[in-house]
Amino acid sequence: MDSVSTLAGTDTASLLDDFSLEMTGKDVAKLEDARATIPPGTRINVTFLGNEDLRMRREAARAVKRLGFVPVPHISARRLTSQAELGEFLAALREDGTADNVFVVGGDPARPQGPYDDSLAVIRSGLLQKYDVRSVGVSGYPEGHPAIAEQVLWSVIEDKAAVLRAQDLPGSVITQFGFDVDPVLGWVEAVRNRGIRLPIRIGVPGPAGVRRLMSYAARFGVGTSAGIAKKYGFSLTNLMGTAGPDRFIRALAHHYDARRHGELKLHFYTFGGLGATSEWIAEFREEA
Ligand SMILES: NC(=O)C1=CN([C@@H]2O[C@H](COP(=O)(O)OP(=O)(O)OC[C@H]3O[C@@H](n4cnc5c(N)ncnc54)[C@H](O)[C@@H]3O)[C@@H](O)[C@H]2O)C=CC1
Ligand SMILES: Nc1nc(=O)c2c([nH]1)NC[C@@H]1CN(c3ccc(C(=O)N[C@@H](CCC(=O)O)C(=O)O)cc3)CN21
Repeated sequence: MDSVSTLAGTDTASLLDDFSLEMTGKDVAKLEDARATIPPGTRINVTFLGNEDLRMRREAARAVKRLGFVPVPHISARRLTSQAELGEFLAALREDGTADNVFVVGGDPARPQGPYDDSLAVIRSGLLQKYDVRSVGVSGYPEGHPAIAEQVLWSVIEDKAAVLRAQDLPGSVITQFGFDVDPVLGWVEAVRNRGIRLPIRIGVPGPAGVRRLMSYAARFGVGTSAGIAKKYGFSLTNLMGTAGPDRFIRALAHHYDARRHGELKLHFYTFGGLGATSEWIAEFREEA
């Protein structure tokens, strides 16, 4: 199927406008160092890792705000041990002025550690509004998810769009990172064909060593093959190499058709390389 229309395509620079970044609770010093290379007002997501605690996540969101960016703290439904823990986290965020925008994910534990089975349970709890959350991000999986059936993924994304709309909460989607634009654009079209109009941020990895990229890809069920690697710009036989998403982003811009794909922006997963990613983006945008 050739999905490329002659009218499609945008310039790479516009696709990069208002990109977002991701950091962990351990990355505060890196954010301070990278501050000058990141445009003021950039949205910076703070991941909810199992090896960090409320205090670290809270401090990271505060730092994002203090440095002039827009914090997007993550809430991981299955990692929450009680309703009180969710309330406590949201109360802390509200007190710090960092609760406006959150991203709600399921969480990797195979069994929920508390009352929330999935992100919809958190969204439906009513606690987000209670603590003045004003917009909610949810996840999307262009290549599927290793532990969740395709059919379930489609029904939950439809439910999320419907519930957020019913709650009058603006929503958006951030996709799992990937190395191949074809499934991404096919998936975006399928989302739009289901009548879901939420803005979508396409997840891309920042520049990183091939070994690290491969290990995260394996962990999260992201497809890699010799052919995909070649197209993206690295080789599976050279684990010492590094790779950035330049070709991926150019291909995405080339095929992007706002009429068919709706609103698309980029989200960079930094995987420990916040500084390297910010510098890479600044240079790439200058060249674009
Ligand atoms: N896309 C991303 O950037 C990130 C994704 N994740 C992980 O992706 C997974 C799904 O999260 P969401 O898309 O928000 O799903 P969700 O919370 O909307 O759940 C969708 C369905 O999958 C089931 N489910 C959720 N997590 C599961 C798991 N770990 N194992 C088995 N079944 C599960 C739920 O019970 C529900 O039926 C989670 O494992 C989450 O931690 C985590 C962090 C970031
Ligand atoms: N299914 C799924 N689960 C996830 O948890 C997940 C995804 N998908 N997709 C990508 C995001 C981003 N994720 C991550 C995971 C780890 C770090 C991280 O910085 N980890 C290390 C340090 C970096 C390193 O040395 O590689 C850490 O401090 O734990 C960042 C983002 C987790 N995410």
